[in-house]
Amino acid sequence: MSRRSVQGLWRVLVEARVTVTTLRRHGHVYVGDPERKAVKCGGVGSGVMINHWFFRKYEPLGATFPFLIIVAQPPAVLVFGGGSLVSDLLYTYVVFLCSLGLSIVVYRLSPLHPLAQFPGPTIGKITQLWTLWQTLQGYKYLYHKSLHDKYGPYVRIGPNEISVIDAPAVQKILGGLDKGRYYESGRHKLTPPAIVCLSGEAHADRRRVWNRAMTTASLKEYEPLIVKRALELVSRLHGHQHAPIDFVAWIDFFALDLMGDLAFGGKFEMMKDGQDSDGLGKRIRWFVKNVVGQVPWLISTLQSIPGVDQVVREFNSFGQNLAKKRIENVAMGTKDLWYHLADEAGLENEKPSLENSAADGIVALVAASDTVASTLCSFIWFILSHPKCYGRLQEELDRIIADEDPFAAAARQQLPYLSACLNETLRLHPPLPSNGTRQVYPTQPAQIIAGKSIPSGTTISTPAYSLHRNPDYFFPSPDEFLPERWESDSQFTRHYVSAFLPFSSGPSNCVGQSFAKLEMRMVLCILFKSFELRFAEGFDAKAWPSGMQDFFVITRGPLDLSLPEILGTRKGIEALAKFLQASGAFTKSGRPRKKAELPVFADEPDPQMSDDEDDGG
Ligand code: HEM
Repeated sequence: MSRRSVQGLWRVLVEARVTVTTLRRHGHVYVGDPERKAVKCGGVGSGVMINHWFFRKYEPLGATFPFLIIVAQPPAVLVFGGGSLVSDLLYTYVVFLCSLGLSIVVYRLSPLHPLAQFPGPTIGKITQLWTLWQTLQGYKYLYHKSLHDKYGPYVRIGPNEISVIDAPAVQKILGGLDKGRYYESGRHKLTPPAIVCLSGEAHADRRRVWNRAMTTASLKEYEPLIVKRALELVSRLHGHQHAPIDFVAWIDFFALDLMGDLAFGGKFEMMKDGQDSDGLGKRIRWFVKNVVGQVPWLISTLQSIPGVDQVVREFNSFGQNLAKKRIENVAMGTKDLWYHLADEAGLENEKPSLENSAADGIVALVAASDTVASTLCSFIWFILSHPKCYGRLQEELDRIIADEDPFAAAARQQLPYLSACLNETLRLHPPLPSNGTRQVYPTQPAQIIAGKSIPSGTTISTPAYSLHRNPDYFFPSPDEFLPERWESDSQFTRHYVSAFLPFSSGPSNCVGQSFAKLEMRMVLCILFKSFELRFAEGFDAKAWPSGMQDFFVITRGPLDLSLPEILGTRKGIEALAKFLQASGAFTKSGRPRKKAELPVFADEPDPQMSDDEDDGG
């Protein structure tokens, strides 16, 4: 509400008070002390009851109107009840707010609350601000795991929010309910919504476009870009061979460079620069953090404060500028991700606007960079922490990818142990450990899910981190890295694949999962075929996971590695560098992109013929 409206409201109250006082003076209204008290008590009491009725159960859609209503009531009571405006105002506020707060707390803890059947911590039942606090700390995923360990598969984590890790119920929730209000929060009301903010039919329309971008044929078109960037990564790491490197930083550069190529025609050159010069990674992380999403009713109010929404606006116009450059610089019909998001093939009845496609391009940057980077870093950490697994993985890669192009092999060959290690990594370190929420709308009837009634107005979390470590589904040793549990002849007592949901499930699951798996396999194959990886000397590997923080997507601390050995032949690496020079991989943005082609290692000599003499013994 604007300043003028607040001033208007205040004037009405003052005028009303003057009128009541004048009438009293002329004997039209007689309000003696007892009556005055009665009017005030009655006003406060009925105000509390009315407000209680309104606020006890559901969160409001926005905070501004309820806030003003609450703020305006005590002065209104004083106007009609009499009393000194200044001396009584504070007192009336205290009585009014405390009574209202108390009545709501009592109701939320009482058996009358629709979620009373679900156990949970008292503070969580009382206020959503507790979840906000946990989110700000970055360890919400660990807190929720501890709650599930204590209370079981259904926990009430907020006044109107439950967390569920009962696999059949989770499948139904993700398969049948719409996205929770959390997702609305990343969007500014003046900008077009990206796919993540949409539900229902609008979501299905957008999802159709994304699905086209992720077919097997589309992924094949993206392979040359993955190859180009993965080779660049290897070449840059090769350049840093004599000093420890922060693998997290380099993988972040790789993932963002690649998504820049795919979504906006190659706009970032972080690997080339060896740094995130524009601070894009930081901005993305800030954007994704979105802790306000925990209290969605605050969002519209916050967005109406000038300057607060600046980051969201800036990010949107940043996306639109990238989109314009992509259109100017890249030939129409180049089948990258933008080609599909902008529906350049003209398959939709209504072509998406540039703003819409740009919003989805930004989502691609956000959704595809930290998730993939986080998984790759965790993979390397797990493998280096388990030397036996490293041995088995290297043996599989050397056996299956003996003379072949490692990228083609990664894309097409069965690599069962690599897949098992990747699954085990995603099980123990899912990049979205708390996952997005779902909701039963206040206007919907209660939903019966796995025999439990989930009342209207409930938000539901299905945290992958807790689900994946639930001993009912993964046993024995649910907290240990044991890739063997994914092998076909596994002897593990419990192994329920339906409880493995790193990419979520249902109509809003991860649309990019096939691409993510392809990209990760290709990068891992070339890394393990090129280097012997080790933790850098002095690096505290055991402490590394404790630096993982849950800001929707996991963030990680540095992962210092050294690359003591190049496993490929020296001539092979030189050939690779030559290929990179020629391929245009190091061109800075702005230059026309060359037609991407799968590289061939044709000029790599047979290692047995020439390697020894070249290495100089
Ligand atoms: C290891 C990598 C990845 C993981 C673990 C992951 C995980 C997820 C999860 C859990 C969701 C759903 C959240 C929910 O249910 O509320 C999701 C949604 C999404 N992901 Fe991914 N993701 C990954 C990589 C990617 C990549 C590479 C892309 C794009 C190229 C992508 C694009 C998307 C999009 C667009 C959505 C929203 C889908 C919708 O609303 O319909 N993701 N992702």
